[in-house]
Amino acid sequence: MMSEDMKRLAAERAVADVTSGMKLGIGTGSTAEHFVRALGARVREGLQVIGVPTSERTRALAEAEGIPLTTLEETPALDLTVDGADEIDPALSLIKGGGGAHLREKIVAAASTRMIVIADSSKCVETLGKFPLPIEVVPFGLGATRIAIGKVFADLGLSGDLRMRGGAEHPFVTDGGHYILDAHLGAIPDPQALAAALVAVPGVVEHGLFIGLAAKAYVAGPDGVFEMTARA
Ligand SMILES: O=C[C@H](O)[C@H](O)[C@H](O)COP(=O)(O)O
Repeated sequence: MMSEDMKRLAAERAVADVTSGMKLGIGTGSTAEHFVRALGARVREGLQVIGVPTSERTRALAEAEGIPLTTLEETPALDLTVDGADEIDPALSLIKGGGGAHLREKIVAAASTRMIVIADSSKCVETLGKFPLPIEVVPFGLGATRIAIGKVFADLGLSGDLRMRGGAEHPFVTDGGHYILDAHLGAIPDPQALAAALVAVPGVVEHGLFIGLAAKAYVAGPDGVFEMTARA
């Protein structure tokens, strides 16, 4: 089975959990796009939902699919967020933000009673960190912020480099107008400690570690979709 088919299967499984009247957080990325398309088909069949998109990209696709949208100002509490991930560990801690959307994704997931992750099995890892950890930073003070983040890594015994996404000449700019530094750490043995230390750095807006947010994951492998719940 092709990876794209697996992503679609996981997304369709999550759509089956959506019931009429739900307020949804709608994720970003290639897997979440399958979810948006499958949800759009159900909406056209009469399913009544309202959604908050986690990126401008998702907003455009959801609008094209005819999914009614709202904002967290109008609808601050959501029932369910469905989103992809770049890495998933056995505790259902995640790395997200490979597409640069993790700030809005985290706000939306935190405003939801439940988060379901959808992914193909290549995203499952024992230890997070092979995928570069996205750290969203404000453009002001970038040099100082980089040094402060480097100190966090050193304090936690982590090594690896911090690369400006898009390069210094053409930096990637997020929906929030910020930059992204990708931390190539190889392994993150204590995601909780790193998460706490990173949010304490002035200039860091949000990082891509999602801890304690996901309730379950639908992961599609060559033999079909399996359900993962957090292993403590
Ligand atoms: O910023 C992007 C998001 O966190 C995505 O959910 C994540 O990168 C996974 O994307 P994909 O489903 O395309 O692998």
